[in-house]
Amino acid sequence: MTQATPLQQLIRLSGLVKSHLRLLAAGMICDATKQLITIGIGLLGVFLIYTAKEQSNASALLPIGGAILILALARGVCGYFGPYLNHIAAFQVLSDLRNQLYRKVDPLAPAIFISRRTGDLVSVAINNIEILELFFAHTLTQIVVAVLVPLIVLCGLLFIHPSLAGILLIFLIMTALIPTLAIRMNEKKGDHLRLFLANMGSFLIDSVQGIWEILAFGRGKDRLEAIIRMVLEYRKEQRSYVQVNACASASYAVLVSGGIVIVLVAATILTQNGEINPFYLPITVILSAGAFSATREVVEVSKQLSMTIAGAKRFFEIMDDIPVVQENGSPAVALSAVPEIEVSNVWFRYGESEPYVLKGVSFTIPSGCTAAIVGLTGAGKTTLTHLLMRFWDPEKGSIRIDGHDIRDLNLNYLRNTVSIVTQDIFLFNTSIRENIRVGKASATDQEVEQAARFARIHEFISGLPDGYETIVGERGIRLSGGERQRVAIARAILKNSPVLIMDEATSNLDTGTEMMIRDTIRELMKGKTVFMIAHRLSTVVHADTILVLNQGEIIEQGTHHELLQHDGLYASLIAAQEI
Ligand SMILES: Nc1ncnc2c1ncn2[C@@H]1O[C@H](COP(=O)(O)OP(=O)(O)OP(=O)(O)O)[C@@H](O)[C@H]1O
Repeated sequence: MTQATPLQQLIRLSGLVKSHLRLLAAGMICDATKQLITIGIGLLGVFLIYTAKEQSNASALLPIGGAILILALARGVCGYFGPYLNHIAAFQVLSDLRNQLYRKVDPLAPAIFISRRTGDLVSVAINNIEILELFFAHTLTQIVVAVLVPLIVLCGLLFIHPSLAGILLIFLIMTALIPTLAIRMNEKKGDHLRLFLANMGSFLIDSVQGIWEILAFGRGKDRLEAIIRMVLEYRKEQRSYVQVNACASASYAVLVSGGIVIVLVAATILTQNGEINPFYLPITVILSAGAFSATREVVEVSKQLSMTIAGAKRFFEIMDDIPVVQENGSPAVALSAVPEIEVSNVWFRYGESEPYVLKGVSFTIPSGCTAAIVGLTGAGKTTLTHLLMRFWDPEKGSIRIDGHDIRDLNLNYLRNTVSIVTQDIFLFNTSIRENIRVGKASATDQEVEQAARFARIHEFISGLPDGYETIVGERGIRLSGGERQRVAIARAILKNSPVLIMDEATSNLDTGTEMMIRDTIRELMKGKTVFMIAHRLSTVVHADTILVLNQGEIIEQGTHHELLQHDGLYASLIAAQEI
């Protein structure tokens, strides 16, 4: 879809309003009626002047004056409802688009973040969708009005004299070219500006998220200068964009006044030649002005249309993105309460041009057993957990739970079957209670507190002035690493799923706390099939089987004692940690 022309993008955008057509049609009728009433008031004004000239009796003017007053009121009503209905419809479309986008990001994540920055996605969700308001509220129905009203006017002029209609038609066609030219001339610029804005947003988000590092390394001044440079460059880019827009405005002004004057001159000549009644002279002016007035909003908005198209393009790019993991699973498959996991000849890399991270990995974790995976940093341990959760799929080989290929399971069901406690848990900027409740949305307050007790964090939370209602701050800044990790453990306790992944689950705990919650973790692991990753090898010695992963390959496998006897990489890692 990235290759689509502006017209194709606009047609695709128009397709998004299907379920709001009634509102838009009502808005369009109000807008068109308002334009026609304006012309009607002008015509009645002409009639009023002629009547005043011909009749000495003022009461003859009253019905015309009354009609003008009623039309003026009706114009006000249409002037209210037109924009109101168009905006209501537009905002409904925008909220649909945001919902569609959020729904789409879910299956695209986390792979999407390899190619896109968070700021980029935020920019699409906020700025790029917001700018589409211009199209839905100010362009779509106005295009219809800009065609319909001039057509009616042309019929009126045709009735007065065909040549007047011909002249106006030429000017209207030239006016219609302005939006097309403005879009064409600004197309690349619009893309560029949208991208620039997204990059600037990403840079700002990066700067805010990395504020600790920026302060710690004294890079605040550099960052500020970079931001100022970006803002200046953006201003420069905007200037050339605005130049095209100014040309469009100027051309429109020339065409409108030129069109009206030439129609008037032609009408005057026709009057002098006796081909039309002089009564029609002011009417031709009112009709021509009315026709141009109906096109004004489209021409005005068209100056921004290239930005709108660029926004649409970026939105559609995400909507057309194909998730790396496809949902094929049937919800009918039911796994046992304590499933077996079988990883069979798994090959995986993060991209076609990337090296393999896992190379023919095979192992089985029998039902209710614990497999620990150890290895040097970057060996591919976390990647294995990603495959187990189906954040990615293996390129070759398979992962089976209870004999079912996980690609055949319903994604939600699979992810509900697996709990994960990771080394870098994400906490939402809400209360501790809600953060624990992430493990089970329907958990009662008692269940949340019970889980916190098991995770040895209840006492700490109760000691806080706001207890469980304490807001943890952005990314849980209010809590220490160890406290965050215990919240993660509480979540997993609450989720209580049959498969448990512990990825450095106790790495942030001091030895004292780790000892304290060791029993809890054992309790948590009981009756579950567990996959455990640990650098601190003291935590894996009791595992039923230990897998040693080296550069994506399993090079040793056995119990702690077996591996010590084998005297390979595991034994050397143990020796290194005992030093
Ligand atoms: N999203 C990603 N995109 C591209 N490469 C990635 C991605 N995630 C990890 N990698 C690469 O895959 C390799 C394995 O990473 P992984 O995180 O699985 O290792 P690990 O054994 O868990 O390391 P550690 O013990 O340091 O956590 C690394 O070389 C890493 O650079």
